[in-house]
Amino acid sequence: MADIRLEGVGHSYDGGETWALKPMTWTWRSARAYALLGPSGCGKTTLLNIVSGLITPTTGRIWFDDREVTGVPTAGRNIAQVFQFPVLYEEMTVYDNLAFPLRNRKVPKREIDLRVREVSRLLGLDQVLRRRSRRLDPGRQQIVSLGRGLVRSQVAAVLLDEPLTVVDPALKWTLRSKLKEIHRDTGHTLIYVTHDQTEALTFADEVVVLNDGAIVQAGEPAELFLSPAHEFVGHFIGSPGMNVLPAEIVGDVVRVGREDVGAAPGGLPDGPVRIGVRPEFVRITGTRTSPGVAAKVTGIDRMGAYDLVHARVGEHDLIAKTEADSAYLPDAVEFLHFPADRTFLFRDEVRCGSLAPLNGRGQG
Ligand SMILES: Nc1ncnc2c1ncn2[C@@H]1O[C@H](COP(=O)(O)OP(=O)(O)OP(=O)(O)O)[C@@H](O)[C@H]1O
Repeated sequence: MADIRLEGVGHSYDGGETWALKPMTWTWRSARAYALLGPSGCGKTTLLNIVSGLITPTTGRIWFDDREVTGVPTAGRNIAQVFQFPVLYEEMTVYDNLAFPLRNRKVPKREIDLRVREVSRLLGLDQVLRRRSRRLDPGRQQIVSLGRGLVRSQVAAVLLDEPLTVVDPALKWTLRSKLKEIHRDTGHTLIYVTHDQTEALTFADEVVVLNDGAIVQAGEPAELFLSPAHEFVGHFIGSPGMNVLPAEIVGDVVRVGREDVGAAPGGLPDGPVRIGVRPEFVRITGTRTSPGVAAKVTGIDRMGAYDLVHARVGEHDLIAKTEADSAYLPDAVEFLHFPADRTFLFRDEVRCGSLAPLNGRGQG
């Protein structure tokens, strides 16, 4: 295990015209479980392949602890990698497939047997250990691939690129918790690539959000949800994502249209900002009980456990998540209030502050 440090690492596939990965400095800390989360094409696989050595970055240097590995090929990096689809020796048994990475490194036979049986037990493969891999369905084959990635205890990191894509949805939950268990057990550094927020949030100690070739925020799942540092994180994490509403700082207040919705934090110059507030924290009332804006209800999704109330403020649509079977009706005019501690201000998509309470006028 090692800290994996990227120093100004960036990659362009077209000689510098565009950057699939913009130059970044970032450290993957030893023994942590990371999810690398982002939409299709944002550069996740490129970043992972740079760590594994499949791609040499156009610029920057890579260090495993104090050893520079920038020019070192995959074989010299002591990395285990699991891809989206099974990579197995189909004629070998499941046992031999799991044992292969260890035999290859001349691990003693007894230790191989212990490790193979441990991983097999955790991944539920005991019943098929003697079966040839090609006789398994693709989902089960992928679990064997996962086992091959996890079987070595001494690796710098285990890299997993959307490893559960071909696995049955019901099994995914089980496998994610197994992965957590294996991680606790081995203390591997795991980097798990996914575009699925549920997968990322349930698996990782730390989620690294990548957008358009750049890391926009990294943190624990709750931190990304409660305190998005970038509008993209607000949209991409949460379901539905964060509401965004154009507003303006005028002196010491934040205004939406003509309404004061809160106080401006100190130090921000006057001018346009965007308010970001999650549907979970927007409060709706029939009368104005604290600083807020009038909104017209445009629709209600009754989701069973909760309602999603859609409302329009001027030209902008917002969603509030309320209790189930709420009494809101389409076309009614309600008031939306934005709690000061859960409402953020953004400029150029980056968070620049939080809404502050308007003294004496209540808030949220
Ligand atoms: N071999 C390649 N040659 C040229 N461009 C590439 C190559 N591989 C990736 N790209 C481009 O680089 C950008 C990042 O791709 P990458 O595969 O790293 O993203 P990703 O986040 O892993 O996407 P996905 O989730 O769809 O796999 C994309 O615009 C992609 O089209």
